[in-house]
Amino acid sequence: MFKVLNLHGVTKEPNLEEWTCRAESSDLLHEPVRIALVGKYTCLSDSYLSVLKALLHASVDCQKKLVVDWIPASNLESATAKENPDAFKAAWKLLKGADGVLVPGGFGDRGVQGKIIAAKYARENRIPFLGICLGMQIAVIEFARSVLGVQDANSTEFEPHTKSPYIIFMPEGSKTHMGGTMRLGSRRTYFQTKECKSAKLYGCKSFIDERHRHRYEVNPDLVARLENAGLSFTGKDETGQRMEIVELPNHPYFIGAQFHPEFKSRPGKPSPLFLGFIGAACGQLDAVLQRSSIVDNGLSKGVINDISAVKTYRTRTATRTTYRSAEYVYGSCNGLHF
Ligand SMILES: NC(=O)CC[C@H](N)C(=O)O
Repeated sequence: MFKVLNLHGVTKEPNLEEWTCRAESSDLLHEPVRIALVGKYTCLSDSYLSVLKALLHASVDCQKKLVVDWIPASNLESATAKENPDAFKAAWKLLKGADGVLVPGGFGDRGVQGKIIAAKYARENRIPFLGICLGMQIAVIEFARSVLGVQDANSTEFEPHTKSPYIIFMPEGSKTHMGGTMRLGSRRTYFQTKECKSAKLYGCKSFIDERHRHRYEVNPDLVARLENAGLSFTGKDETGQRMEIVELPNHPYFIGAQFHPEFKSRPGKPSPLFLGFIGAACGQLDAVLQRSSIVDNGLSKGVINDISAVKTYRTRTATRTTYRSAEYVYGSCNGLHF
């Protein structure tokens, strides 16, 4: 191919050393980190492929062996306890054994109640939680129901005429013109404070660009109520009307994102929110947070090979050390900006 295109002058041998080291070291990982993935399409693992890969990138970075426990959300619901007690028991056993709970994106109302139960379990038991897109909306509904006491809090996606619309349809374009109402692609998120976990994980940047795929959003008119009760919207769009990141500051790790951080995760460049989640699930969150902010300080001073930016890979034959370059941590594919 290169010959045909006469590209010989610009090609060079690929440098696979970092890749090989990572592959070898990940083959040797044995200490598990167990993640409960509470979703609707759990028998179709390809539906969550990007989420699985993002979990893997972060687990390898934390030197843990990823174990994903698939939990069909509706099996956590009390109706299943009556109809299929074995499935109910199995689902709860997995949830209770998890180091972290992840509720991914999704559409439609099947399994929503089970996802709300999973978010409640993680919030009340201080288990690391990551909610993505629908998962973030679920976390907000759960908080409104349990903490604010608004029993009928809901999304207009599931109950169009709900009296307590905590999640509403917010098209960017016309409300009446059908078609193209999905908010898609790269959008900017501005951090509201640098003192939150998500901002620290992204290297204390003032804004990031991440990918979106949704129609519904947190109702901006109810944000103040949620915030007064302890939920913190730490990332918003440029208008301040669209909530992008939500956190529970007093929880070890409880974060929801309206965007899909998994889409920009890469081997060797894990998504910051996934890295924080896996770090929290295996007791390494402080180290991960420290690494993110120290690397940032080092870079802003022009220092790249600061000791904090060094990663050691254990391989079959030797212990090799690689240096995280600016590209490693700040490659634009991770949504990060100087
Ligand atoms: N990708 C998603 O999770 C979408 C969430 C929700 N169904 C919405 O459209 O807003």
